[in-house]
Amino acid sequence: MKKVLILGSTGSIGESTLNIIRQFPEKFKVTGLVAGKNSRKLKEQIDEFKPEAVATLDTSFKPVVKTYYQEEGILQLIKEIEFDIVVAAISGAAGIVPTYEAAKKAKRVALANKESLVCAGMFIKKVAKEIIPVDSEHSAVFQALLAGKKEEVKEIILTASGGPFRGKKKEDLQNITPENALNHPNWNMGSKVTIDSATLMNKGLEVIEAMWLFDIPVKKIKVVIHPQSIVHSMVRFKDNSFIAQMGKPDMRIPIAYALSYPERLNLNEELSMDYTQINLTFEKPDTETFKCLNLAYKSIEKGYPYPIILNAADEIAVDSFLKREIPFLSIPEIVEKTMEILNLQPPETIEDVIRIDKIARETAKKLVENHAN
Ligand SMILES: NC(=O)C1=CN([C@@H]2O[C@H](COP(=O)(O)OP(=O)(O)OC[C@H]3O[C@@H](n4cnc5c(N)ncnc54)[C@H](OP(=O)(O)O)[C@@H]3O)[C@@H](O)[C@H]2O)C=CC1
Ligand SMILES: CC(=O)[C@@H](O)[C@H](O)COP(=O)(O)O
Ligand SMILES: [Mn+2]
Repeated sequence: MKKVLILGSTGSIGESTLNIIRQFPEKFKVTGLVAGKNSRKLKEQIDEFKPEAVATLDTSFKPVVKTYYQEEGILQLIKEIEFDIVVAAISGAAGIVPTYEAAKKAKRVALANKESLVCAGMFIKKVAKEIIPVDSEHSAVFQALLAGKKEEVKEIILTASGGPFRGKKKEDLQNITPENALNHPNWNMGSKVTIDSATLMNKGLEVIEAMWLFDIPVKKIKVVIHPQSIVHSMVRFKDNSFIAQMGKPDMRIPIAYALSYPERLNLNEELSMDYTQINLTFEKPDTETFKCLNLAYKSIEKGYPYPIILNAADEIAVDSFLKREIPFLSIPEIVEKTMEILNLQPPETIEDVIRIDKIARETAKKLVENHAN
């Protein structure tokens, strides 16, 4: 029986994780849940999964089990409860420190929060005993890599759906609303990652995430648009064999694998696909229209702390777009300008990461304000 702590239990990944755990009560026991502000959902989860303790950002939440409050409470809970696996699924940079602290204690980090590696890969990799990716592309690469040796890898090819605006040009994107951009063609996800899919920033962050997870230079990490999201990514080995992983676009499959690896769980047939009905297509990304992908490559070229700055500026820009303060096409502009303005030293500690993230947010916010006025 594995004890599981879920950071971000009330989100899309959190709920899919609980869906898997619900099916395998003999294998997994939830010992801790961490939520943001969705207290109604947290209460339902406590009633069903009966964790030892929970943490929440909602200070008005009435405790029904041991309850910790706010950011310090999340870290306190991580220190005090027992767990073997942490599912790191808080969205955004808010997940970095909880993931880092939980990684020190866990036997396994099932990692969804890509920002943790993008911003603090050098620190998290030092403390984590084992990181198994949850992100669908990285789960695919992880599985494909089992088919060869690391020295035999020629390239990693991450697939991207292309988002809701695939095939559109800049002139078509002038009046995009948050509702348009939140309409992902294949996946049901939280709003931040969904907007990032529409700008291709999600794939940019995933390139950096892959660099840390698989210890491979970014120049060997490529991106291809695959609108069906059936091939979740592939690895090309030196004999030019491409090993890919396929599956229905449903996060329960990579989540189950991250929880149970090296075993596979017996999941319902509903998660299979009728492969006679599938056509797989691949095309080049349009990096002229969708500038965020190259900004992510550029951040790695410039070196740390630029990936931290990229991520922080993107969080501010996406949030501002969702609040209708800036247009869709200003997201890459804000990110690019923030990267141009700031000249900071690489982080030496996790505290430095948080400090750099904060400075980049302040800079990006000023750019948004100037933009709005
Ligand atoms: N959804 C997906 O299919 C995929 C997601 N990912 C990654 O996984 C992570 C989570 O994504 P997703 O589940 O879609 O996001 P959601 O927005 O659906 O959920 C985010 C979760 O984090 C909680 N949360 C947000 N801010 C804080 C905070 N400051 N402190 C504590 N908890 C907080 C939310 O709580 P509440 O709702 O209670 O406020 C919620 O439980 C992201 O990093 C994303 O990039 C990666 C691959 C696929
Ligand atoms: C499900 C998952 O892993 C997401 O990160 C997904 O990749 C988003 O889709 P895009 O390919 O459109 O970015
Ligand atoms: Mn992904």
